[in-house]
Amino acid sequence: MIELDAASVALPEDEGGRVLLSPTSLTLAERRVAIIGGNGSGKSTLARLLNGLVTATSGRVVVDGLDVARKGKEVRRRVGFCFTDPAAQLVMPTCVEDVELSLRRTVRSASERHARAMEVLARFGLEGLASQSVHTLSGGQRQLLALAGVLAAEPSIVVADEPTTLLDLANTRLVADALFGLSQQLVLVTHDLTLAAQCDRALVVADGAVTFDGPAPDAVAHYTQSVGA
Ligand SMILES: Nc1ncnc2c1ncn2[C@@H]1O[C@H](COP(=O)(O)OP(=O)(O)OP(=O)(O)O)[C@@H](O)[C@H]1O
Repeated sequence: MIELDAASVALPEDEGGRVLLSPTSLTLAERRVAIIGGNGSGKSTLARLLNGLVTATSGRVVVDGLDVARKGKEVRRRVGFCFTDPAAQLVMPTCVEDVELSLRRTVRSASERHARAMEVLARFGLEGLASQSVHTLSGGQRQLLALAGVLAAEPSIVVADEPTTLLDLANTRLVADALFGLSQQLVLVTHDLTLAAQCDRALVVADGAVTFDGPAPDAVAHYTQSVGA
């Protein structure tokens, strides 16, 4: 459960003070929530607020009852964040080592870490690639591996910021199926309106504000009309 209470984001005064997200209040309890809108509208800013990658300038963000500003560490443990470019999170030489890295805080024993990492890789059909270099993976495999790393830490919420933007159709389907198959709550920032329409709820962001909030097909229609498409 995610709650925003008049949460806003603005640049510091010495950087111009521009408002990136106007005060926003909402409660997200649906299993799959999409965030859609034009380039530079504020979608990532809103998504990054949810795990403290961006700090609210005013108001509050509360995740599973935890105030993000005060309990950042605990919140980040609960909210897994998947970046558009998996290169931002894949840092180890091989696939299995990368997933093991995500487990380093929670699982002490190296052999148990390895076993758990292999289990997570198997969930995504990546077990055959365990000892392969992350640099030799396809874009879709890399995105799946990044997601596997996020899920290894057993978050209760997954925030994915344009996870299919760099992918072709087949890999988009692969990653979308993995995301939509999650048991956790999913917050999906996307330009893929077909994916967005499959969510339980969608927010449209424009000029740093949520301009529509409702059933995903209605949000997609609202956004499409607003850009005159
Ligand atoms: N740290 C920052 N410093 C200055 N400007 C920023 C910062 N972070 C975001 N912005 C600006 O805030 C606006 C919203 O950015 P944001 O990344 O949230 O947009 P977005 O909707 O996710 O865009 P896109 O679809 O292009 O990824 C943009 O104009 C961006 O340049």
